[in-house]
Order: sequence, then C-alpha cells, then structure tokens
Amino acid sequence: MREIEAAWQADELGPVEVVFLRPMPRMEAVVVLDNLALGPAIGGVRLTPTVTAAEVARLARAMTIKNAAAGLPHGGGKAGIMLAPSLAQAPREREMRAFARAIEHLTGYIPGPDMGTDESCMAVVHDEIGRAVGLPAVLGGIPLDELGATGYGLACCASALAEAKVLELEGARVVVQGFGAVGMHAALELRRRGAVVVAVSDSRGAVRRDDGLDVAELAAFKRARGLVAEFPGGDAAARDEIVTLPCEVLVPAAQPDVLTGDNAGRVRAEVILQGANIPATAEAEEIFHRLGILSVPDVIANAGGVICAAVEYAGGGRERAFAAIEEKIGANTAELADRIARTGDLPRRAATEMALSRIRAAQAYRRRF
Ligand SMILES: NC(=O)c1ccc[n+]([C@@H]2O[C@H](COP(=O)([O-])OP(=O)(O)OC[C@H]3O[C@@H](n4cnc5c(N)ncnc54)[C@H](O)[C@@H]3O)[C@@H](O)[C@H]2O)c1
Repeated sequence: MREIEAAWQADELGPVEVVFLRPMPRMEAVVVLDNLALGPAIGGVRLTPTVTAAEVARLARAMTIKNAAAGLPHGGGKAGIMLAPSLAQAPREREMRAFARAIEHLTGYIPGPDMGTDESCMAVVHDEIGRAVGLPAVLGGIPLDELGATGYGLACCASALAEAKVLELEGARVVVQGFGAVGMHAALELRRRGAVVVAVSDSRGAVRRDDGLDVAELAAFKRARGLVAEFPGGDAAARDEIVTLPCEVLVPAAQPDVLTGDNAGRVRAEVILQGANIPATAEAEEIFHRLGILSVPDVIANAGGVICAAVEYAGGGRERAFAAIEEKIGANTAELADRIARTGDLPRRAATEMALSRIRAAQAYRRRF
C-alpha cells in the first residue's frame, strides 16, 4: 500500500488495529479491524490492483455499523489485497494461501468474499487457518444468492412494517429496480406475501404491468433470456423512469446512488426498501424524509447477507439462516419504525444510532485495565 501515511480518521469507535502485510513478492495487503466490541469482525476481502488503505478503512467502518445494526455478535473489519494486474486474474490459489497465512494471527478478523474474491478463495483461506465465511456448500457454506437470502430479508422488512401499521402489504404495488440476486428474490417473496409487482428493471430495460406481473414467469424468462424488457407478460418501459411510478413499495436493488437530488422529489412510493448498498444519496434521503416516504436504510433492510454469514460462521445451515433473517430483520425494522415515530429522526440517523447504542453497551463489558 503506497499511501501508508494515509488517510483514515480514527475516532472513539476505531480502528482498533490497522495491519500492513506483504504476504509475497508483488503483493501488498492491509487489514483494518475497525471495532471488535460486539465480537470478532466479519468483513470481506477486496482484491483489486488499486485498492487503498483509506478505502478499506471506510469499508471496515461500514461493516461495524452494518453488523451492529443487524444485531449480530460481530464487529466490523475489512481487508484489501493489492496485486499487480498480471497476478490479479484467477486462479489465485498461491496468493490466497499466502494472504491467509499472513493474517493467521489476526484472530479478531473473519474474512469473507468481496470484489475480486469468491467462495473458492474463502475455501483456500479456511483450509489454511480454519477461519472464513462465504464458503462453498460442501464446506458448510450457505449459497445466499442462490437461496435469495437478501431478497427474503427485504420481504421480512416489509412484513414488519405491515405489522407496525406503516404499510398495507396485501395488494401493495411494488416496483423493483435491478432484477438480479437481490431484486428477483425480493419480488418473488413480496408477491408470496400478497403484494403486486407492477414494474421491474435490469440494466437492459424495464417491464411494467399495472395489474401485476407474473413474477415467477418473469424470473424464468430472465434466467432463460437474460433480460426483462422483452417479457411478453407486460409492456416495455423506460429503465430509469420506473423508480418514479406510483407504488407503495420501491425496492432499489441495482447500484449505489441511483436515487439523487434530481429524481427523489418525483418518487411516489410510501416506503423504500434499500436492497442495494447506499442506493440513495444523503440529499435524496433528506427529500424522502421531508415527503413522508419511509426509506429503510440498507443496514437494516439488506442485512440478509451478513446475517447468513454469521449463521454460517456459527455452524448453522439454510434453515437457521432464514429463521435468523426473519427474526432479526423483523425486530430491527420494528425498532427502527418505533425510533423514527418517537424522535422524527432521519431513518439513516436512527439506524446508525441503533448500531452505536449496541456497540456502546457491548463496549461497557470490555476490560479497561
Ligand atoms: N447479493 C447480496 O446478498 C447483497 C447483499 C447486500 C447488498 N447487495 C447489493 O445489492 C445490489 C444488487 O446485488 P445483486 O447481488 O442482486 O447483484 P446482481 O448482479 O445479481 O444484480 C444486479 C441487477 O441490477 C441490474 N442493474 C444494473 N444496473 C442497473 C440500472 N442502472 N438500472 C436497472 N437495473 C440495473 C442488473 O442488470 C442486475 O439484474 C448490489 O449493489 C450489491 O452490492 C447485495
């Protein structure tokens, strides 16, 4: 990491440890253990030719808040591996083994997959040091995208809002931006819970039908043809306009920063369930709050993936993971709705406060002498 002198802000949360490593020639790595008050940190290993310590530190902090907001007994951390571009291509077994051995002593860090690493990388790390999540199924991994863990969690969030009388789920019109692992399973599960999916997009276009798309057929079509726009059971629509269609539930599940100061004022949803990470800018979140649209932050709504990882680490399987998602996202959504009703806070501020209060409570049990 060339910018060793760089650029992260330490505060009362952390980072508690930043470790620079050189596991083998032409390979540099950094591990940031941001906060361990709630337990060992779970966070991904990002492998790119350009990853920086500052980026890893920022992502480690995001994991501290995400794991705490999800109600997990885990702190936040992240690792970055900077490989020369010629080495950044798979297969990378030698490099991952070298990285694993270099972090063996960092027992407060449990690596998972992130950009540039996958389940076979995690299998190799696990083989070396017995510690990793996001493993292949044969090693006890839970294939969360195949099972739709994060989409299922979004539907649990909607059900909790219905229970809190914030939303009527039966017949609610749903718009889903991004019909991938998260968006497709969210649509299927929301439909199962009585909602009506009226529009869906992917990177190549959108499809809508005001009296409801047949989501199971649409999912089969997308799997076979790779796009939603030509689905015969609906009408093609402008990709970027569907987020402004009238609906009760909007699920942005494509990319960061799609809801901005430019389009937020035209959103006509009652509730936004943030499926992607940071799909709305801070300005957009302020606008939603002013308009009375409840935008449930990613750290609460899309926590299905991290909950799965924690269950996997604890030795649980698919059933335990789905039960934990239902229980945790349900409880966290109810607590969030209650906090917002009491304080009038922005949802993101309320979610961060939930996370911080759990971290502070755990911190009180740590040895200080
Ligand atoms: N997979 C998880 O468990 C998980 C958990 C938390 C957060 N996320 C985040 O959620 C987002 C989606 O993840 P995923 O795993 O479903 O990815 P994915 O690649 O399976 O699906 C993304 C979908 O979004 C579509 N898309 C891309 N750009 C678009 C655009 N401009 N307009 C409309 N659609 C567009 C793609 O065509 C694709 O269908 C990502 O930002 C990811 O970081 C994923």
